[in-house]
Amino acid sequence: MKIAILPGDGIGTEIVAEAVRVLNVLDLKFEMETALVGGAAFDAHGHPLPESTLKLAMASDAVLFGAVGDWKYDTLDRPLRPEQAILGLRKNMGLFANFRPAICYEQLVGASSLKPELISGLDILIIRELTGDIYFGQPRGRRVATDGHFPGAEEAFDTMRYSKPEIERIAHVAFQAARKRKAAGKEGRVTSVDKANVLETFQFWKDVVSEVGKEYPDIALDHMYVDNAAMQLVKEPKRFDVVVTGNMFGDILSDEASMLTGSIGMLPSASLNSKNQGLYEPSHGSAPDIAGKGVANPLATILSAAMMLRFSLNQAAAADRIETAVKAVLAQGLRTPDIYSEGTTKVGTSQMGDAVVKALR
Ligand SMILES: NC(=O)c1ccc[n+]([C@@H]2O[C@H](COP(=O)([O-])OP(=O)(O)OC[C@H]3O[C@@H](n4cnc5c(N)ncnc54)[C@H](O)[C@@H]3O)[C@@H](O)[C@H]2O)c1
Ligand SMILES: CC(C)[C@H](C(=O)O)[C@@H](O)C(=O)O
Ligand SMILES: [Mg+2]
Repeated sequence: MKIAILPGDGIGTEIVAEAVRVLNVLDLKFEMETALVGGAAFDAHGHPLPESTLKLAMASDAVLFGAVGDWKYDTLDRPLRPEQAILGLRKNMGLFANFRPAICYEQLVGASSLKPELISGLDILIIRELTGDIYFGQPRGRRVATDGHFPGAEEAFDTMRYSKPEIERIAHVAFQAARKRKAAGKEGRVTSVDKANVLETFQFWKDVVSEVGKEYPDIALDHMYVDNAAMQLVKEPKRFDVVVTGNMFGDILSDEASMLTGSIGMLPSASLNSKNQGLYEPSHGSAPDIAGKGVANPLATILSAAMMLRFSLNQAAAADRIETAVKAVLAQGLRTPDIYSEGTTKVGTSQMGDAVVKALR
């Protein structure tokens, strides 16, 4: 089993180091190879996704990814921005299905500013389409002023676009996930989130998802506009089971949902292609505001490593062990600052990693 380790920038290096320590105590035979990505790769090689990094990722069974980006690259043009590295990995590896499970661990319910009845027992799955939509639609660009004056661009544009096969395959992923969850006692409902009242792309999305839904009579399907979904997520989050949506809406709704779990530092993710090859990363970014301070929450990354063991490496028992260890550490009252509340013990990134490693031993 070969794992490509791509820590990236900012807190990416800090949190991935803890996840690697956790993987190393599992007594499983992995080959891990680390490579530069994002701003770190740009600084060293002049490109955020060097050919060698992409090759390593493509040749691995799974990729463990930290985060990319920093304010210092904000002036760079699009192809060279660190964020292009993660987009390039997703596109080149065909990682179209992004799973972002928003699970609120019981130990964190009391710490949240949200009402306990709202989040206690919360376990919803956001499935975000990851290689289409306005992120990748063509054409995109800037139109230069008609008098030819440069750099005076007059307008900029991106194209929102989905093909039928792209919608069909993500819909199947969502219905199958709902079926699996139903077998484990969940409701068996897919909520497709769109903006069909305004956008052609999402009217089409809604039609195609409805069509695919007919193949899953055992699964309930409802449709919701994205603005309403954003509101319902905080009003009554437990009304959702599986949420399926496009690239852009999924990006936004998953950050919102992370706060139902206590913090963005608690939300893992898996991005899969049709060969079950996967990239695993926390849903958050490189957090330049806290980078280098040793306070980032490594649990989203550690939980992403658990998803990697379950989905790509056929090691479900090891994944269960990691998740149990995370719960044990939270039960001990250990908290990074983002999930800290009165009466608990504040720890840093590596102390949190230490505690998970100890719980695993
Ligand atoms: N997949 C990725 O690599 C990815 C994802 C999102 C953002 N980004 C990039 O990251 C950079 C920063 O973006 P941003 O600030 O908008 O989003 P961010 O997710 O990096 O941070 C948002 C806020 O959440 C906090 N936060 C994030 N992760 C945390 C953790 N593990 N523990 C504790 N607190 C945490 C940060 O301190 C910050 O206050 C940008 O360059 C952005 O493009 C990368
Ligand atoms: C960094 C950025 C390209 C990325 C996205 O928008 O997909 C991030 O926000 C995420 O959620 O993984
Ligand atoms: Mg995001």
